[in-house]
Amino acid sequence: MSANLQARRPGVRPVIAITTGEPAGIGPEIAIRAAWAMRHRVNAVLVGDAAFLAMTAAEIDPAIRISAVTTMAARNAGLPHFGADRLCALDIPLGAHVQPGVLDKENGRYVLATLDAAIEGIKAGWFEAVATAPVQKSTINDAGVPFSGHTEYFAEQTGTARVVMMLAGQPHTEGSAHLRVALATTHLPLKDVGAAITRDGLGQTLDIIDADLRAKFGIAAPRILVAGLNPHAGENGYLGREEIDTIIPALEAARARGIDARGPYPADTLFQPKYLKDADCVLAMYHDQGLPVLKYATFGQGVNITLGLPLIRTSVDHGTALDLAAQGLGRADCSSMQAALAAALQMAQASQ
Ligand SMILES: NC(=O)c1ccc[n+]([C@@H]2O[C@H](COP(=O)([O-])OP(=O)(O)OC[C@H]3O[C@@H](n4cnc5c(N)ncnc54)[C@H](O)[C@@H]3O)[C@@H](O)[C@H]2O)c1
Ligand SMILES: N[C@H](C(=O)O)[C@H](O)COP(=O)(O)O
Repeated sequence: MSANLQARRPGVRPVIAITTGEPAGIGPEIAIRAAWAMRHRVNAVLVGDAAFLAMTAAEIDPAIRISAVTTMAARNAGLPHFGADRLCALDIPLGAHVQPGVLDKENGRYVLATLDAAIEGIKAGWFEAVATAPVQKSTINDAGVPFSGHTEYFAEQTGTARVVMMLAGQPHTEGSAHLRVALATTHLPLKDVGAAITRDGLGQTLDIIDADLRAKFGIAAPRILVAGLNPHAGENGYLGREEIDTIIPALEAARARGIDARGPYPADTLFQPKYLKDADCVLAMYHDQGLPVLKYATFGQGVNITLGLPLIRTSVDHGTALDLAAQGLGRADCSSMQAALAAALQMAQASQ
C-alpha cells in the first residue's frame, strides 16, 4: 500500500471535497443539496465550474450562497476559511455549455479535471477526504481517455497497485443488519472475470479489507464471508474449478495470516440473515454478483468506499440518472450523497 497522502491536522474540522460529477446528470444538484443540508456538520468544498454550480444552487434555493476559489489561488494561499453561511466551490472551468440530461464529450476532460483537483487538494492539505458525485464513464471514454471508474482512476493516480471497491448500507427492511459488500473484481466484462481472479490477487484483496475494516471502521476482528464464483460454489469441481484451484487456497493462506475469511459459499444463498448476522463484510467475486443484492437492500442510502487507497474516497450508490436530470431539478434524492459525506467525515476523523 502507498504511503498515506493525507496531512494530519488533529483537532481541525475536516474539509471534504465533493467532486460534482457528470455536469449533465444529477451530480451537481445532489452535491449542492447534500453540502447545504450538512453545512453545520461538514466543511464541504464543491469541486466544479463555480458559475454553473452557483446558477444551479440559485435554482435549488436562492438562500444558498457560493464563494468561488480558483486552483491558482488555492495553490498560492490554500483554501480560505469559510463559515456555515455559504458553500465554497473550487473552480474548474467546464469544457462546454451543459444541457441537463444530454451528454457532451467536450465535458469528459472537465470531469477528470475535478478528480485531479481533489487528489491535488488532498496531497496539498486543502482537503482531508473526497466524496465523489457520479460520473458517466462512457463520456470520459468518448473524450479519448480510457476510464472504467473512479476506483481504478484513483488507484492509478495515486500509484496504488490494488484497491477494493466496497459498498455499504443499512437495508430498508426493518431489523436487518448493516450490509457491506466488497468486490474481488470491479469494472470488467464478464468474460474476463475468471482470469482476473488469482490466489495472490484474492489474498491481497482480503488483506486490504481486513486492514481497512480495522483501521477505518474500528472493527477489531473482521469476519469476511467469501462467495464462490460458479453456481453452487463449483459443486465440487463439476460446475467449475476456480473454487478448488484458486479461492479455497487463497482463503487457507489468508486464515494462516490471521484473517477470519470463510467460504467459499454459494452466492445465491449466502445473502440471508443466518450468515450475514455475524459477518462484517461479504466478498463477492464480481460486480453483478454482489452489487444487485446490496442495491436491492439499500439503494439510495448506500455508500461506495474505495479501500486500500492512501486517501479517503467515498461515493454514492447510484449513477448519473440522466432521465431525472433531463426533467429538471428537484427529482433526485440526495440521501446517498449525504451518506457518502458522513462516511468520509467519519473516516477522516478516525484518521486524525
Ligand atoms: N459513483 C459513480 O460515479 C457511478 C455509480 C454508478 C453508476 N455510474 C454511472 O452512471 C451512469 C448511469 O448508470 P445507470 O443508468 O446504470 O444507473 P443510475 O443509478 O444512474 O440510474 C438507475 C435508476 O435509478 C434512478 N436513480 C439513480 N439515482 C437516483 C437518485 N439519486 N434519486 C432518485 N432516483 C435515482 C434513475 O432515475 C434510474 O431509474 C453510467 O455511466 C454508470 O457507469 C456512476
Ligand atoms: N460500480 C459502482 C456502482 O455500481 O455503484 C459504480 O460504477 C461506481 O464505480 P466507481 O466508484 O469506481 O466510479
